[in-house]
Amino acid sequence: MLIGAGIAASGWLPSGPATISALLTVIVLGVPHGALDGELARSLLRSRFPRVWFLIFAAPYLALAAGVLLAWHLAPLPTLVLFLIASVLHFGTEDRDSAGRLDVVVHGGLPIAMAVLAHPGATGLVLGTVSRTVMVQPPAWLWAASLIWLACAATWLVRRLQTGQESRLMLPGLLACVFIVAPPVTAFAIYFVCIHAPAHMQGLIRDNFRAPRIRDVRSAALLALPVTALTLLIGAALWPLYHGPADQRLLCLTIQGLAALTLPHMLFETWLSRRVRT
Ligand SMILES: CC1=C(/C=C/C(C)=C/C=C/C(C)=C/C=O)C(C)(C)CCC1
Ligand SMILES: [Fe+2]
Repeated sequence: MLIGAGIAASGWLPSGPATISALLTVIVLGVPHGALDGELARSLLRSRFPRVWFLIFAAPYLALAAGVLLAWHLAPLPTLVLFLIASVLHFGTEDRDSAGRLDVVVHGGLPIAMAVLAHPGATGLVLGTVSRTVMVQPPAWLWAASLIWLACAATWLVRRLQTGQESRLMLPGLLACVFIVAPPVTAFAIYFVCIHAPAHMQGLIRDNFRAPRIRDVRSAALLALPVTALTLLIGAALWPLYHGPADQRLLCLTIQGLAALTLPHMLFETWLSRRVRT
């Protein structure tokens, strides 16, 4: 709550500092949920490879991330399309309330589609900065996808009401309001830090098999610390490659970096869940 209020308050600062504080929140409080992949890899690999388990985990992970950063550079728009699709899947499947395909699309698509529909100009500028293209509006394909999302959300809403599941409307409803009221980067930071990252951490806290050492929020935060620090160091090393005013530079680096980490993060997750099932 406190974090949410803090980030929301930052929305009233002029846009540069507001963007920077929202992005710093994403980095400091959001990145650790991905860094816990290191802990999952540790429990999986350390008994067999006591000395080199981290290298075996980190080398392909970082190579994939580097590939995504290169893709942003070589083909920004296709990379943006793939990143947004991957984000919908990642956000949607991480949400515990997602049972069917419609749930995944509605929950996962909410942060992106609501930003587009509620603040098209600002979202266009953000996506233009991230893809280093000129965008005063979201591109036509994103408008179309967001309107399709709206139709899906309406269908989903009616189904929930018909089946008497009003309580499941609360969180998405509240989140939609956040995206209407707050500027897109601020709203995204609130979603990422208050909903997405905690859902992921809760999942790992409950999972005694894959993450036996992650028992509560405190142990999760502590175990995430080394890989988070490493990620921030790599991010800082990449800073000189980005140009422009500080807020746009940080925006570009943070979102491109998130995309770069999301690909190995999702592949690792998929691979782990396949492994457990077989
Ligand atoms: C930056 C930004 C957007 C997109 C962010 C995305 C898509 C982030 C994905 C992060 C992931 C998948 C992290 C994994 O844990 C919006 C909402 C379009 C609107 C404006 C700000
Ligand atoms: Fe995530």
